[in-house]
Amino acid sequence: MEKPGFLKVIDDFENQQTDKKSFLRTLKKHVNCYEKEKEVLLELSNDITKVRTKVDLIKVFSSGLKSLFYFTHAVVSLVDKEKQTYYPFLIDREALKIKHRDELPSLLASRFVLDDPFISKAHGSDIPVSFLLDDIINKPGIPGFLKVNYECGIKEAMIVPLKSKMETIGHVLVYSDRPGSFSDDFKAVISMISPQLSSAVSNIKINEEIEFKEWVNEVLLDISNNLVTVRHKKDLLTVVNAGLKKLVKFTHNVMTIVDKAEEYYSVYVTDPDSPTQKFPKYGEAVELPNLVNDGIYDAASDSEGPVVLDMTLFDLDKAPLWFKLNYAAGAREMVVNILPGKAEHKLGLILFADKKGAFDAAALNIVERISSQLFTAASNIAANEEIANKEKEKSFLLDFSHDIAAVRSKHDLSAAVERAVKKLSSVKGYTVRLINCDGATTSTYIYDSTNTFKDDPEFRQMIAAKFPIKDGIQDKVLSNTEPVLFITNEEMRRAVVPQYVRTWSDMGLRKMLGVALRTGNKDIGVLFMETDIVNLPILKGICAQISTAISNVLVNEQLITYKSMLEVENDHLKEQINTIYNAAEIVGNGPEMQQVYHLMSIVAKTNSTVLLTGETGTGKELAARGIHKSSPRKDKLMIKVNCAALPANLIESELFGHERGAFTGAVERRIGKFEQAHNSTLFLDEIGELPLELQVKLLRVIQEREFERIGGKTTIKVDVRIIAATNRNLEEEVNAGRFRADLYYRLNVFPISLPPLRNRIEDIAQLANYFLARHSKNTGIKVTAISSKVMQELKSYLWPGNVRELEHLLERSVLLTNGSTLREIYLPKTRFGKDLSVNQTLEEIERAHIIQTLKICGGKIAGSGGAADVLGTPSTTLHAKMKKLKISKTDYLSQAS
Ligand SMILES: Nc1ncnc2c1ncn2[C@@H]1O[C@H](COP(=O)(O)OP(=O)(O)OP(=O)(O)O)[C@@H](O)[C@H]1O
Repeated sequence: MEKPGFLKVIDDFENQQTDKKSFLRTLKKHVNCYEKEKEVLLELSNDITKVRTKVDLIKVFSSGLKSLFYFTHAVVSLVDKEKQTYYPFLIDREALKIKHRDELPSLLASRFVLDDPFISKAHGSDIPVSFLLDDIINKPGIPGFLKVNYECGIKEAMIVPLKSKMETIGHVLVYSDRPGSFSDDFKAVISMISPQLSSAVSNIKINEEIEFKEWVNEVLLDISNNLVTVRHKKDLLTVVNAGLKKLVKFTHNVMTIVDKAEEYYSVYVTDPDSPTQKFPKYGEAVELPNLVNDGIYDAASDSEGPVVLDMTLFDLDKAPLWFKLNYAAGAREMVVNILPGKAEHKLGLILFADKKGAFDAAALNIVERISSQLFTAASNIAANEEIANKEKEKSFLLDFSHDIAAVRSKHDLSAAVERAVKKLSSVKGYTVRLINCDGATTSTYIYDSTNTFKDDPEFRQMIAAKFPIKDGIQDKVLSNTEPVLFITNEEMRRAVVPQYVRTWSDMGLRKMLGVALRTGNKDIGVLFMETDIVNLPILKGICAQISTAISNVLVNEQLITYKSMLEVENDHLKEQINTIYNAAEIVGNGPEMQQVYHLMSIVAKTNSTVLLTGETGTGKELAARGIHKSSPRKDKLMIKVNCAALPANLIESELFGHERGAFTGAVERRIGKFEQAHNSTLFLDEIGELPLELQVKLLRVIQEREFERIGGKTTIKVDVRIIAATNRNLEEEVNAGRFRADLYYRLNVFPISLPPLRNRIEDIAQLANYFLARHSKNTGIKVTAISSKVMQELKSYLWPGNVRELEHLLERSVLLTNGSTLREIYLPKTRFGKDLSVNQTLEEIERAHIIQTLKICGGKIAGSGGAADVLGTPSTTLHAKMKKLKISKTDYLSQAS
């Protein structure tokens, strides 16, 4: 190192290179100079030790030193904790040569590596080191700021290391636009003040840190005070962010909450300034719960305290929607802080930044502190909300229970549920599915009739279908006491997706809450609703009441069915009473009737099917009732169906019943006669009139004793004894193809033929007296005897209407009679204009009747309107009859009128 100036002067004098006079003059000058330097230095040292702020230090440093040496500006840089980098700490901005350069802000915010050939060299030295920039500017590893300074005219730079406790804490970089500015004197002087400079910088740094901490505390305190005033959770982030943005560099944030089962997390509060709001899927992202173990949330929740996540490292395709939207909005780094706590109170705070490295240790510390304030505030708000909600819940459930109490029918129930649902604005759609009698499937009971897709064929199909309980969804709900949340997209990934889940997906129902419906311990069904309700008490209250209402409605419906069955039975009972009155006895003791009674007594005790044949009015129904009354089934009502009385399409439902909605007009379920006749007798009157298609169905019931209601799936088994009756010749009907042979054989197990009255003349007197007495009693007209003339007329008549005709004739005659004896009787005239009388043989009557019919039909025998058609006999039979009775064309064609 070069010697200071005055020592050189002394050396020169000693070496007799200067005379004494000039030596003294020069020495004096140097001493003066030295004195001044000493003075300035002392002053500088004093001033430096008093400095508290950066501005003061730079002022003292620049003005003091600049009075002794020339330089343009100086920058104090400090080494980072990790001792790998340094950063500009103190700058004399006014003197800064590069102050107009665009690079300045980024240079001031940068960290520079220590390990370069210039700075590291100076840090390793005990004395200042200087460079001529011309010599080094093109060397590799030159820091950017030196280049910029060089471009702005800086020629030389001096690096003065700053040390504290033997460690280099930073350096002063002094710049000059004049080469050779940094003389030995300058270096010596600056070396002398560098310890004071170091301690001043350290003090300033400590002061700054203390001040920063105080400021942070102040901001946090402000936030905390403001949080106390927040009443609604939606305002939480607005209040927090106003302060937090001063402390941490983040673009936006969000709060999360975990569900009770700790399976899903969802948005708790959104940032009103979130840039993701511009995306169409924002609403979906806010609403949609996400699986806790999605690789992102669990990465944060597994560690204690805030965690910084580099968003660029995650697979965007697999990431949840909220993550994708934030990434699309420019977020690249996030800090997640999940606070430990009970589920449903486990809140999380996520901060986003648009560049990596935004969240340093200080930021994390602040996030941690703000999180705890935020969660305390959120808990308080939740507690307040809970109190308010409890009140609301109470009045809501009270209203609902009033509504439900008035429910009598399914329709009332849907209306009550819909009213409740409208009040809970978050419910977007619901379906109640009830467990069917089979215990293995469910069917829709009620559903949201206000939904927009109610007429969609797919939806209608879902509503109409039965679904097995064990489908991984319904059974999950039924095995839980708490509501179960289903995310439609997740459920769509199952190996077997239930049809209704596909419908949810197609209808855009993103998440469904399933709640078990129970009465006592008995599962009765499942309620599905698309809702945000996390208010479990309300949900449970609603479900409990719906369950009770459903049970009541079902019981009520059953009562209505029983009531209508009772009404039907009652009608039959009345009918029965009338008939019993009529059938107190079957009158007639002639041999023909004796034979009938004999057969009746044999068959009555058995379960055999009986076929009663005979002309109209011969007493077939009377005989049927007689058999039933003498059978072991007598304590139950005999059920009667008149196969000729109903149109073909109604007989089926009359016989087998139908389910509600089985066909248009089937508004209620109907119990058919077969079911009504269970354990009793079914009397199928006029069986010959049964349409062919129903004959097959009847055959099946007779054979198997089981059937299904129309529109029903369940097979109903019955124990019914069948008695059929007809006035047709079934054998002929079978031959003509109008009656199934197999059914005929099934019915004709035990045939009983009721004789026509004209074949039992011996019974006429008894029957006539019986009817006379009955009608006279009924009408109060006392007619007690029948004249022998009348009796003779009665016996001579052929009685085409059989006993019924006799009964009606007597009824009419009693009304027209004066006196106690019936002296006049008004027998009907025949179509041929003369009385039918016993003076003609049966063959003669038959021949005359056929000829007359042929005449009326213009001689046409077969086909529509032909004589065979009119006479109700096959044309082949008529031809045979005509041949037998010797009827020729001349008999009917010549006299045709
Ligand atoms: N033997 C009888 N004794 C008393 N009344 C009788 C007798 N036979 C028939 N009747 C009466 O005649 C009427 C007709 O009888 P029923 O209805 O049993 O005849 P049916 O053969 O079933 O007639 P249809 O074939 O027209 O249905 C009834 O009022 C019944 O009480």
